Amino acid sequence: MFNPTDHPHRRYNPLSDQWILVSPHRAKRPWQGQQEKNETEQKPQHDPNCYLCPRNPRINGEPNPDYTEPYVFTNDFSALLPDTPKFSDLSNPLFQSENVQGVSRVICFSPDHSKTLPELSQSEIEAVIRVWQAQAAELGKTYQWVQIFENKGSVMGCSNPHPHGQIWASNFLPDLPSKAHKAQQNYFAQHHRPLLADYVNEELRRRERIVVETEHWLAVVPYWAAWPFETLLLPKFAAQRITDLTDTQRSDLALALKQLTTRYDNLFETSFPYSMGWHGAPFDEQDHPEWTLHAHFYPPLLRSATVRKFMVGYEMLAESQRDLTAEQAAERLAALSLTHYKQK
Ligand SMILES: O=C1CCN([C@@H]2O[C@H](COP(=O)(O)O)[C@@H](O)[C@H]2O)C(=O)N1
Repeated sequence: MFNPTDHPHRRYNPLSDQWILVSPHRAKRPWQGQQEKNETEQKPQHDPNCYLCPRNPRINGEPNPDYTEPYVFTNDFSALLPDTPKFSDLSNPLFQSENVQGVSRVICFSPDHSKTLPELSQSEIEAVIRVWQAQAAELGKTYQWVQIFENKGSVMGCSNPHPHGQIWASNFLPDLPSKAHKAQQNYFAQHHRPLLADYVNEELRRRERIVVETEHWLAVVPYWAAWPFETLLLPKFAAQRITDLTDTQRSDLALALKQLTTRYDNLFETSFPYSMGWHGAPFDEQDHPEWTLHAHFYPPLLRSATVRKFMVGYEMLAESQRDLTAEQAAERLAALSLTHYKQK
């Protein structure tokens, strides 16, 4: 008799149109591979050498203001530039390229160098959300895609531990949002309801993968999760873009983010690394009833504060593969305290 917690099987991701291989029994294999460094040293509230701390000079010599609220500056090494000359060569189907225009900005979440998102107060997190909204509204006037994201932890290639995220706006729809756009358009054309609205309702009914639930928000390990403790943060209400939130929904989002990132840190009692980001309807002055605003959390840790998963080998050549099931990962996260382990 097939049993999904024992037998290998595949699951379909309807947002990215990909299949994931799930091999539950592999979680028990011995580990003699890479061990990551566990960042335990207590960081100072102000680091005189940090390029992101208030009053310090950035690499370009320009001093940061003595900011007390979230602070945004243009990346000194922007991946996108607003004035790139126009260029397009689509003549040969095997060698196609086009110029891009955009901006890259850095958002310092807090003046406090020692804090990460779960250690901020709910109102401090809400201040970050307000800046995300203001940046999206401003950049969305010029660019069709505004990618709000955060790389947390040196494991994620983060060059600086100061709590911060990034915002990259572009005049093109990047690859993954483009796939999510098509998936939601196709689903809506067929069912006349947003894909992720149906998904939220189903997850609330099945209650098998819930990690955090607040009045207006739901965080699950998605049925099709690839990363061991990957989560998807969804509204329980209709919202196409991060700029669509009411004050109550935004305040409750701050609570949901605090609870989710607290459970993440409590899993291995370490500052839990991840890349996270928001996907919402493109900024093209059109209504997109097919879209639902949502945030992806992609954390690499697998078994402990020092053992991470690598998406290599089979994942690069065939398809993503995971050991523990989404349900097992959700059960472990949901069982954790909502009090951060540093506050105990
Ligand atoms: O003085 C500085 C230091 C870092 N940065 C930028 O801050 C960003 C830090 O974010 P990450 O560590 O997540 O890459 C990085 O993209 C880097 O380019 C500046 O723009 N100026």
